[in-house]
Amino acid sequence: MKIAILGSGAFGAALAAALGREGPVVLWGRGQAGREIRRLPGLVLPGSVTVTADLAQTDDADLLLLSVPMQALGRFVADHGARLASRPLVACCKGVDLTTGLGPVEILDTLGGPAPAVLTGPSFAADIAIGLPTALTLACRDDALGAHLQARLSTPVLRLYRTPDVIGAELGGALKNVMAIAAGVVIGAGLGDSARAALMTRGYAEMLRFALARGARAETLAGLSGFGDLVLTCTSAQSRNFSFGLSLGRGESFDPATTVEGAATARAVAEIGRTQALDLPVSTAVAALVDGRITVTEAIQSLLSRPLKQE
Ligand SMILES: NC(=O)C1=CN([C@@H]2O[C@H](COP(=O)(O)OP(=O)(O)OC[C@H]3O[C@@H](n4cnc5c(N)ncnc54)[C@H](OP(=O)(O)O)[C@@H]3O)[C@@H](O)[C@H]2O)C=CC1
Ligand SMILES: O=C(CO)COP(=O)(O)O
Repeated sequence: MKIAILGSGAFGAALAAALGREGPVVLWGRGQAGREIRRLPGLVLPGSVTVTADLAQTDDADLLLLSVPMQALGRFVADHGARLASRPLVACCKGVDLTTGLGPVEILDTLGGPAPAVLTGPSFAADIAIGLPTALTLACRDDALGAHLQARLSTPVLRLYRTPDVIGAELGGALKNVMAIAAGVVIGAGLGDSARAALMTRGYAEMLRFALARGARAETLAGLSGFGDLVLTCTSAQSRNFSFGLSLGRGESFDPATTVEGAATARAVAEIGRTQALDLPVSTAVAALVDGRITVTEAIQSLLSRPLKQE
């Protein structure tokens, strides 16, 4: 019984560290040389974790976790689908695919294997890696498989809650990154903590509006994958999405090699909102800002000048 984790970035490696304390894990990464994890420097993986750049070494695993970034998932699945298809798959990425508008589970669904699951919620890789207590959402349409995965992936310090609401869990994780960018802009531009609280609250209303329109359950958004992760990423400079927003708000540059899932997701969500006539002011402003179509001042003005309305 071996778990394979595909993608040796910060999150994949952190999960390998956590799950490797419980049993054998193989961690695959493209171009991964040795056991040093470039995106999580200094991480010492347990001896039970095999680290490899050879995908064939994951063939004897009975469970696969995919932790490549969202915008890379479609291509990865297209290239390696035949190898993945027959085994249970758990998506560990957060976002909406820019080309197709699909979430990670919908992309994995195209393989036609067992019902894919998504693992999402408030958890910085660095915290999971050193064994700090963390609670996450495991969403799977097939509740029997979901219960099996929940038990398999929980550890004494990594506590998984289960839901069949895949779309709600996916969208909570995807949309909170967009709001984290916006919260970073608010703080970076010096608008203060009160403005951030307003942004988070109205951002949550927007997440709910979008997710309900796509068939999600409100209570899922109120859980770890939505509200929980919104709080974490809008209030911590450990978040790359929040830090990216901080840089935008301060007019500073940001390392383009850093994974900032909310940027592409804002574009994808704004486009879906435009075609489906959904009111998504924060996502639309973030998309325009990251594309350089508006300035920070214009983005702030676009939100403050909206007509007054009922809460
Ligand atoms: N970091 C965190 O705290 C958390 C992250 N997540 C989610 O996990 C997902 C992965 O993020 P994270 O691990 O942090 O990202 P990182 O930037 O740390 O690492 C991304 C990894 O994916 C690899 N990769 C990129 N493109 C491809 C590809 N086409 N094929 C194969 N591998 C590829 C990169 O390889 P290379 O270095 O060669 O580019 C790198 O190893 C994201 O969706 C993120 O939202 C979820 C919870 C917490
Ligand atoms: O998703 C995360 C925490 O739950 C990580 O957030 P960032 O991708 O913004 O670093």
